Amino acid sequence: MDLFVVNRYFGDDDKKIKDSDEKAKLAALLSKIEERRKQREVAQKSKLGSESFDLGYHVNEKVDGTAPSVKSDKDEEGATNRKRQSDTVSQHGNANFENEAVEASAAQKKKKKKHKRKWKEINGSEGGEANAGEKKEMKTLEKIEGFTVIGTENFKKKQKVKRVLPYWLANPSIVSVNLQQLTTTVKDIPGLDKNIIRALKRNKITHFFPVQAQVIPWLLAAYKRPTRYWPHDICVSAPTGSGKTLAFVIPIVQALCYRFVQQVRALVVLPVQDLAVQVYRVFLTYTQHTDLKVALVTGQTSFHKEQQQLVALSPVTGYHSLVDIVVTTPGRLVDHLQSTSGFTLKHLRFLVIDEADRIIENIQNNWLYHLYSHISAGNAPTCHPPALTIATLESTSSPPPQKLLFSATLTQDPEKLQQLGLFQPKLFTSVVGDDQLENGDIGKDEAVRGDFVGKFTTPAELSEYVCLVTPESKPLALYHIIASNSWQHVLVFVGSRKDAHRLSLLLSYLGQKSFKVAEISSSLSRPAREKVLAKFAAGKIDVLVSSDALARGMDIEGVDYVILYSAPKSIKNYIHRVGRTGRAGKPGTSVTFLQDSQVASFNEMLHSASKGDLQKMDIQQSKLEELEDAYTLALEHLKGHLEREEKQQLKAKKRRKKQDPLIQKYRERKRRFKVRKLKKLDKATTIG
Ligand SMILES: Nc1ncnc2c1ncn2[C@@H]1O[C@H](COP(=O)(O)OP(=O)(O)OP(=O)(O)O)[C@@H](O)[C@H]1O
Repeated sequence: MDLFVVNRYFGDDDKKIKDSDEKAKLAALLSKIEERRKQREVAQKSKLGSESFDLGYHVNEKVDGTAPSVKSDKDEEGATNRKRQSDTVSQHGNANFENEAVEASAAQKKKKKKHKRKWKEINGSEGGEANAGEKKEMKTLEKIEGFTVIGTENFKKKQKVKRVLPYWLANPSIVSVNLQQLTTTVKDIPGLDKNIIRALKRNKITHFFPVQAQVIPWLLAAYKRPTRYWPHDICVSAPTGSGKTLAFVIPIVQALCYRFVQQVRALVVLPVQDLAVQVYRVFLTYTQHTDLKVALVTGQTSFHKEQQQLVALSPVTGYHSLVDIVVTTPGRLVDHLQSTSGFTLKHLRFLVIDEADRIIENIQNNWLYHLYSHISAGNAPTCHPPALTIATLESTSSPPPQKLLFSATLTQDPEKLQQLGLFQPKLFTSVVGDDQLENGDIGKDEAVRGDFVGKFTTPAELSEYVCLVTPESKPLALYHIIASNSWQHVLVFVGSRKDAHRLSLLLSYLGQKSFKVAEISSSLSRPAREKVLAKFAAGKIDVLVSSDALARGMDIEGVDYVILYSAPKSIKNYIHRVGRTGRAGKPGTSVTFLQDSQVASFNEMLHSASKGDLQKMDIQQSKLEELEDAYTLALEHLKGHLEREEKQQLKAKKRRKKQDPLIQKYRERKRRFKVRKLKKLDKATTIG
């Protein structure tokens, strides 16, 4: 405090006082202090008033100038704090502070006036006539003026930024989804080999589906061009069951059927064994009367057998390929690339990645890296054609394989596709319900460009429903829908193998008289799965309960109804599951079971893929109540069945243990050890 007194500066007047006598000096000083105190008080009062108005604390002062209304505790606290602050200021007695306070109060008054003026402009009347709503508005105005709320003062709704896509993604060729009015006959595509045409006829294919009509001629034309022009890679995104498999099988068989030397020229990669088998069979059908050899390399047979199928060693020429087309899964491919001597992909012309989005999302064993490094000795994945010089024109080296990506839910995320090192790719995609975009290349309309990105289409022939259920009524609802409508060829999707087993048992106990039920999942061996599928196709099984093993890509004959007993995990999962019906232009129906709590997220999921809400399928509660007794009985049967199964499994486990050579060896050792110990004991006692 002394410091302040000593250092205080009182201006020139004080110098004169210094010379007069002590008392006068003190009186002058006191009067000056008093005067300043008064000034401060006035300044503080006005400052407090305007401050609290700005903060919206407690001055509910009416616009007409009447007394302020009741203050809250918080208000009092605020005022006390400010009083404390003002006391500190007065204690310090700093003249600058006082001046600032006066200036601040003047500024606040000015602001208030400005607000009043603004208010008048808004209302065209004096503040005194303002009603409660108007007063509130004015208060808000002042609040905003007093305190700048970041982001609100000059807030303008920002314009949505349009995604800037690479040219090839923004300018795709649109593939029609109309499988009813086919315009391209088999003979319309020139130059198809007579064996291929015959095979098509045998399979009752007279017209090509839209995706085939666009992709087949495009690929054939690209193949005919001189090798120095590297072919564009392609991405094809078309609905489930729209015939994507033939869209790559036909051009590959056509392109390779006149080859001279046998080399692996086409490699088809699929995410799982079952899909690989399916595609392998299609290749077998269309290469039947040609010299082309196709190999299935998925680990179904022993590794050694697969090696023998792929390459042979001749004492004169060394290793040579025994196949032209290899259908494989990523893991098995890497095994052969690393361990099969003589297996080379140096002559590869086509690299097909079916269900490409799944493969991209789940890159197993880093297979792409191994594949690319095998093809071009470590230069891939990004590849560019060499500059056109006389040397390159004369060079006979072959271009890198043309990459063909297919899926019903192909990712159109440039970053993900980048991993594949696509060369000047071309996109073929379908858009449902956008007539202006169907057929031919997309228009020049900026608004519609890129609108299809991330949107997936379902077949036009598919009728989609949702059915609201509770967890308790689910099995009954399922039984009721199938039995009351006499549905056959029904595929039911559940979340796991265990669920597939239990639900199939429960359904078979419930529907003993009305329909036949079976299950299919990865817990069955592949031959067993094939058997079940054959029975289902022949109509010997009415309801097939499946885990997601069959959800993607499987072309199961004759599925008329798909029921999603467990809610889909993602939009892709939904598209692939419901896509097991409504294939190849045939009608199909899907029903998705949802609980109340799942509806919002399900609809959101559909909207994310630009699909609208689905129609509801209602079930009368009274109908389900009628089935209660049968349900209770079926549950008892199920319980008994599962208990019996458990016992059998335990027995089998014990039997396996008994027969296990390792365990037998261990037991034998233990027995010998015991015998030896007993013998020793025996010896010791006889000596003793
Ligand atoms: N041009 C055609 N005319 C008649 N049927 C066809 C034609 N092309 C394909 N099909 C049949 O359509 C069915 C579906 O074909 P495919 O399995 O190739 O569909 P997809 O588009 O690959 O479906 P997913 O996306 O589910 O794998 C197959 O049974 C196939 O034999």
